[in-house]
Amino acid sequence: MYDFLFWFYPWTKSLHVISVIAWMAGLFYLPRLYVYHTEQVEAGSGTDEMFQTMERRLLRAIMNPAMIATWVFGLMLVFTPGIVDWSAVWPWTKAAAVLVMTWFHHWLGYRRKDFVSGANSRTGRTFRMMNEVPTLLLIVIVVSVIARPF
Ligand code: HEM
Repeated sequence: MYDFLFWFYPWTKSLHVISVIAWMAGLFYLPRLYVYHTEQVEAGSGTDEMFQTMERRLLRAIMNPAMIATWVFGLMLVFTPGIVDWSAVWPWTKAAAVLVMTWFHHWLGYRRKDFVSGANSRTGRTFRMMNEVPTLLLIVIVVSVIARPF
């Protein structure tokens, strides 16, 4: 098993980064859709239905599979011999940021259900502010894993 992971390492890392890019695209775009959905769309209108379709497809067809693939390939990297030194700080800062990113993904999923049931109580301003969360986490993760200053 470890031999396979070692041999497959460059491919695992490539697939990890590809999945990360797809996941991040959704994490940036979905809160933007929520801003417009909240501020510009009347509940129960045809446009409301169209936004709900776009949000459902983005979450189910792109973001959920991309998050799962990121985790699967990320954990394969963790189990590849010699890749993660747990006595360093970077794996811990990265893990903390990744857990918050996963929480944020689920938070967006619950907010989608609010729109479906016509019970959204968040303002466009809240979604604008939450839109910054993935950017900040992305910076922490990439600096942790590449520059490794700590
Ligand atoms: C979901 C759980 C995740 C796990 C378990 C995980 C784990 C890992 C591990 C162990 C590496 C290998 C580091 C190396 O080869 O030295 C890695 C590489 C990388 N990860 Fe993740 N990761 C996860 C999520 C993410 C996320 C959310 C992002 C970006 C937002 C990300 C961005 C990267 C990048 C850019 C690399 C390549 C770094 C390089 O060039 O060496 N990862 N990941």
